Parts: sequence; structure tokens; C-alpha cells
Amino acid sequence: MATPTPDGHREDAVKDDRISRITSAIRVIPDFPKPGILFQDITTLLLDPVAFKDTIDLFVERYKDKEISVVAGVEARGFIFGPPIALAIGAKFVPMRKPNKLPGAVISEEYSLEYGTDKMEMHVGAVQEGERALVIDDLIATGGTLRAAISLLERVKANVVECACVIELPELKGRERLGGKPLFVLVS
Ligand SMILES: O=P(O)(O)OC[C@H]1O[C@H](OP(=O)(O)OP(=O)(O)O)[C@H](O)[C@@H]1O
Ligand SMILES: Nc1ncnc2[nH]cnc12
Repeated sequence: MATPTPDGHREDAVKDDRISRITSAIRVIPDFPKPGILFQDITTLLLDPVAFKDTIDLFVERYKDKEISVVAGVEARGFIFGPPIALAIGAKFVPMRKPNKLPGAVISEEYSLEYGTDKMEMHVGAVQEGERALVIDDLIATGGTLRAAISLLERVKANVVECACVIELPELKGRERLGGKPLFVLVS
């Protein structure tokens, strides 16, 4: 970590270096899983321990003093970034899963995908009324997935403080579907 200066410029430069490294570590694969999709592949980011750690550190720096008690991670790639953030900020981790995966009683939320619908589930009792929650995923595209996660948390009267993703595809305007909840992203 660089020594901060009164105007913060050195810190900004360090942050930019980290963002550049993260951006370079994400691989883009055309036409996956179908023609016309530019797939943002975070598995190459995971192969670079410095870039992976920078990713987690940037989120931890943002959330460590925000009294977050729940980090909710969306299956599958939110399960990679959510747990290290939760451990570092002293919060619990709650998985938001695809249907019929969780063994206990669940609440479910249907949401729309580009084609068709899907369902997301959360264990009853995992989150209590009034808890301060952060929702984590790797990427926001149309925003339907994060919207469903917010709805599940709000149904149990949690306070969703913010959503955070490594990547945003801004042209899909997913941010506009979050009902005014703030969204923090590292790479756009
Ligand atoms: O903003 P949206 O349009 O809702 O899309 C974003 C979601 O799509 C991807 O997951 P995917 O549904 O491919 O599931 P996976 O992570 O299990 O592969 C991605 O990891 C997000 O969870
Ligand atoms: N372009 C994309 N790359 C990776 N994951 C996605 N989920 C939805 N769109 C995606």
C-alpha cells in the first residue's frame, strides 16, 4: 500500500494499477455460450493471485467499515468472491442458490433471463430482520439476477446496503433494474 498524500493522488494511482491488472486478467471469449455473446471469463483472474487478491482487497477496503453483517453471494461465481470478502469484514456468508439445491426450508424468487425465467433460493432463517446486507456477484448484465437477490433479502426485511460486482456490462442497463440500490463495480 502506498503512503497516502494529502491530495490522495498516490492512492488513486495505486488503485488504478490494481484495476488495470484486474482488467487485463479477465479473458473475453467470443460466441460463448452462444453466437454473439462476448463472454467475460473470470477464471483467468483466479489464475493470477495478485489480481485475485487486489479484487478482494478493493471490495474489503470499501466495505470494512460499513457494518455489513451479511454477504450474500449469487451462485455460481458469487461463491468465489463473496466468502473471502465476508471473512475479511467479519460478516456471515449466505449462498443464494439455483432451485432445489438447498436442503432446508427456502424462500424463492423467480426472475427473467434474456430468454425464459429462472429461480433463486435462500434458506429461511439465514438472514434476520434489520441485518445490513451486501450482495456479491461476478458480473451484472441485465440485472435480473441481482434484482432477485435484493428481493429475497428484502422479503426477510434485511437492509440491502449495496450490490457489488467485478464486471458491469453497462450497455445492458442492469443498474436501472436494482430499484435504486447502489451498485459498485471494478471494471466496466
Ligand atoms: O445480470 P443478469 O442478466 O441477470 O446476468 C448476470 C448473471 O449471469 C451470470 O450467471 P449465470 O446465470 O450464467 O450462472 P452461472 O454463474 O451459474 O454460470 C453471472 O455470473 C451473473 O450471475
Ligand atoms: N457476457 C457475459 N459474460 C459472462 N457472464 C455473463 N452473464 C451474462 N452475460 C455474461
